[in-house]
Amino acid sequence: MPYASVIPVAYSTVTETPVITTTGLRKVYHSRDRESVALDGVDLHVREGEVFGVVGRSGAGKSTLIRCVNLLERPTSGTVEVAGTDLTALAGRSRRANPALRAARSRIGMVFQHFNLLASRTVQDNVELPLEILGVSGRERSRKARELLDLVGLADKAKAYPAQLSGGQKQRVGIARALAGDPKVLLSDEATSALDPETTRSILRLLRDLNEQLGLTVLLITHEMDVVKAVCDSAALMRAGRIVESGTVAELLGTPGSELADELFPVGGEPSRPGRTVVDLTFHGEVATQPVISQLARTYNIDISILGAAIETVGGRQIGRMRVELPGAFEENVVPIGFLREKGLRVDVADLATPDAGTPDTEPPAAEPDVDAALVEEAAK
Ligand SMILES: Nc1ncnc2c1ncn2[C@@H]1O[C@H](COP(=O)(O)OP(=O)(O)OP(=O)(O)O)[C@@H](O)[C@H]1O
Repeated sequence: MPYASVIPVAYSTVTETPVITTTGLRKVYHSRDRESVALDGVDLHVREGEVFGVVGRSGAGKSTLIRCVNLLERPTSGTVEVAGTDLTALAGRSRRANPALRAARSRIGMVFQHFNLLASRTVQDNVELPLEILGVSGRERSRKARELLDLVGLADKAKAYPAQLSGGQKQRVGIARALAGDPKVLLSDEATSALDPETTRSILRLLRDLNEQLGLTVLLITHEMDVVKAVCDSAALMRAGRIVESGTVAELLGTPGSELADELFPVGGEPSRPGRTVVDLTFHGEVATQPVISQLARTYNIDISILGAAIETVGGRQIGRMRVELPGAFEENVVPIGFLREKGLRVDVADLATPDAGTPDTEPPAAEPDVDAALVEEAAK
């Protein structure tokens, strides 16, 4: 079951204030005989109060990016600003973190895929660790750690050791520890990748609750689209060290040709026979409640077949995708497609291989004709 369908959505207030900004971020790793460009000019903008997901294939640069945001990795060039502080300027040239950088970092929590708990310390002592490093007194550390364990639902495990906990419980301890410095920002590096689906759901729900209750901005990296669907307000797609798409989920869904939108809401269905036009429709907001397809059928007196459809809830709003088949070739459907676009739907003409259509596999697909130009021509007739 996808995570999105069971996580109640009540979203926190996202403001336009930038909380994480990277500009021209580059990271080049040098090994003996070769160099590897992990980040190749990343401009990332995360707004206050949002949950922002970065997705991409293995090796795309996601981990490097998130580790550069708190300067666990020093970028080769470019800047990182978090909550109004330029961390790259604070870092200077030294490889060791100076007190100013350490203080700024304490306001950035980090959660790891494999929890990174100290096996020899109790749960409470693990949560206290960052406070010890900050020089907080024993009594205050203990009070704060118990408060945080309560917040993540583990008050009764304070005296347990990590080995006595389940994976989900370990991650809750990791999250409590990440919150010890009262961060404004939480970075999550594949926090749910080592967990089963049910535990993943409970950890995602916890992250969402913390985002709402504490106004925490969350930057997470994941390879699972269901995670983005379940908790993210915005997302970016990385490829070969670059961000190739970025925006709010609603913006992405409204962007023709968006790869992220297609991966978030895949909709399938094969054409019934060659010589027909297959289009993918995305509708959200008010248009989702209007009978656009029946209006189209009546207005142009055409039969429309629905090949596939999916409705999901994102950010508390209904988003629908539908694959429909129109009779005739694309050129005959320019006006109906324009009608759908005028109604506020995102329309992507599906580029499907139709084996019987006589198109050799090697031939590049025909480009979609310029619909707007065709409509102008139609109007001028
Ligand atoms: N310490 C390192 N030394 C050399 N190359 C590195 C180092 N860390 C990462 N790289 C390289 O940088 C590129 C980006 O790696 P990164 O781990 O950031 O990708 P990723 O998207 O997080 O992948 P995954 O999902 O597999 O963790 C890869 O080509 C990787 O081999």
